[in-house]
Amino acid sequence: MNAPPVTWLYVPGDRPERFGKAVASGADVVIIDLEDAVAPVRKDEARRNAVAYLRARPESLGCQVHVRVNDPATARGRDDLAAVGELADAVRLPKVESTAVLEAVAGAPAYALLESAAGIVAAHEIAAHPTVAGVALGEQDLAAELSITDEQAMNHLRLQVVLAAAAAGLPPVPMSVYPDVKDEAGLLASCRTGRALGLFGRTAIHPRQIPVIRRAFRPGEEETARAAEIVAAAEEAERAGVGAVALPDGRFVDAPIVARARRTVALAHRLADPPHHPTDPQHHPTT
Ligand SMILES: CC(C)(COP(=O)(O)OP(=O)(O)OC[C@H]1O[C@@H](n2cnc3c(N)ncnc32)[C@H](O)[C@@H]1OP(=O)(O)O)[C@@H](O)C(=O)NCCC(=O)NCCSC(=O)C[C@H](O)C(=O)O
Ligand SMILES: [Mg+2]
Repeated sequence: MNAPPVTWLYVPGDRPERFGKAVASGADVVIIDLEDAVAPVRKDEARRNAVAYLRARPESLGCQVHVRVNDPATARGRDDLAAVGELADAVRLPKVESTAVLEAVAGAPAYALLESAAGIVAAHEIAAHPTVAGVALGEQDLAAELSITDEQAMNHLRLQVVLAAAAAGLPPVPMSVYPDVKDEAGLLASCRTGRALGLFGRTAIHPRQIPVIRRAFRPGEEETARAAEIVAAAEEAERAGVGAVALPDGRFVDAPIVARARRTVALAHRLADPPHHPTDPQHHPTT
């Protein structure tokens, strides 16, 4: 399996001069938004921008490009899907509340956004649908609908989606956006909370959030050293043909702990370097 993305960056579909900047941010996935970031009067133009960008993008862009379409239960959403479904690396479906809306989705892999009480309640069913390649929360919509003002309350909803994704064999769930683009400390703390809940990676709305998210999800030095120790002990035991693994301090570790340690070491290596900044021919810094 390919390593799951750590950083996802939204860019409004009606700001095509920002698409190249989004790619150059080093995000693993750039999401061109046709939904809530775009005013109704600019939605046709945003769709045209997305199509033009996707048609002209080079093969070696260095990141995936997804498109968040409008609600696929509406004519606009269906037209979005028809326009970008075959061009984007994946589509994101907003406000999914049941599997009914998924039946009509074909083409690119689909990520379902669970952003309402109904969506959270149906999370297991939605995550298990064959069309769905991943699920994520839309915490701004959820907080508005449920009048949630407290992160601990949101954590209950986050855990339900983490469970639904894992039970359906989907990739780990990335965190929803952190709306205050200037609050780096708050973003970092919130990412660490999410990481402890089993969420992995985060969706950003501004390029400056990308390095903060990478830092938050990078295993710490002590954690990495401990994981490397477990991996080394497991490899030593394998060479010696011994099943049980004991660490130098006498603690035994079993297969899931070794597997997790391997993931930690791989992630520490992956996030050690600064993000890749591809040169996008459609990026015109002066525009
Ligand atoms: C949040 C913003 C509106 C802020 O815009 P602005 O004030 O213009 O930003 P800056 O002046 O700080 O910009 C500095 C430079 O960075 C570039 N920039 C900014 N944002 C982006 C971006 N998203 N992608 C690419 N490049 C970006 C600017 O062009 C400046 O560049 P330069 O001129 O060269 O210095 C804005 O950041 C923004 O629009 N963000 C995305 C908003 C969005 O897409 N929202 C939808 C997703 S949110 C969501 O999904 C919620 C969910 O549904 C839920 O319910 O939870
Ligand atoms: Mg939303």
